[in-house]
Amino acid sequence: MGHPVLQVQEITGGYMKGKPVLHRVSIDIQSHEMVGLIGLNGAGKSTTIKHILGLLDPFEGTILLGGMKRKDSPAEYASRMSYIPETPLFYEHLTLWEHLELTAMAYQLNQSDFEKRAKELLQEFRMERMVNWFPSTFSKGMKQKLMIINAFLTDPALYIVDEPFVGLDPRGIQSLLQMLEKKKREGASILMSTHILATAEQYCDRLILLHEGRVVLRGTLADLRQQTGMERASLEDIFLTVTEVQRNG
Ligand SMILES: Nc1ncnc2c1ncn2[C@@H]1O[C@H](COP(=O)(O)OP(=O)(O)OP(=O)(O)O)[C@@H](O)[C@H]1O
Repeated sequence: MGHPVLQVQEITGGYMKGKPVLHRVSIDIQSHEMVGLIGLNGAGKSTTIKHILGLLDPFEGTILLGGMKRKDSPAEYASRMSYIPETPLFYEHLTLWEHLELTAMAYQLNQSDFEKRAKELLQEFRMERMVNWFPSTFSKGMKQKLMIINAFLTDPALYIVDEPFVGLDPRGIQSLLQMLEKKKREGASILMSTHILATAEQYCDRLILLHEGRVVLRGTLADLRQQTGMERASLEDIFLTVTEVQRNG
């Protein structure tokens, strides 16, 4: 096996030097793998993602994407991943279709491939009717779907998905999960942060439980059960027990 697609190596980081939020966090993700990042509110999931995206620089430690550091070539580093944010971001004055065209331009996608793929995605996420609409008029879930369609226009090595299920209808959730599974089969890696533990349990190959900026558990569900001595427990039971024990010291 080659090196992992994503290697987060012992990063300590956060928003202000001297006040780290993350403490020696390590995450490896291989090709064909979906890894779930779970933890209570404020545990450090989004902060970890911001470091991987390059929006924050670690105070210590290294992040490699396909063996490459961001500072070696920020543009190439960025092109190796797609990010589906928790809070949709869009341009007020561009229609849905214009957003997709902008992505196609930025990633230099071939026009006919782009159009074919865009149409398939619009159909899958039931957004064909809205192509000429402005996203400011969209419902919350529709805005999220715009982010998702955008992310799937390209074929990156890594997908980073931050809390994707809030706001999506059940069909949208199903489409997103099927799309992620398809990308995984084709060789992509996925890092997904979520509070929906039943879904994480069902879809993620491995799980990382962050607590107060530290990794407190990692592995497959079977590994987690073994590490906690909670045979046959659900991920939710393990999560509640571990975060409770940590709280009580
Ligand atoms: N912009 C910021 N500036 C300073 N501190 C921040 C900022 N954003 C988050 N934090 C702090 O970093 C810590 C981790 O927050 P983070 O957003 O990574 O948590 P999370 O696990 O993603 O939580 P949630 O499940 O609520 O989304 C928290 O203590 C939070 O207060």
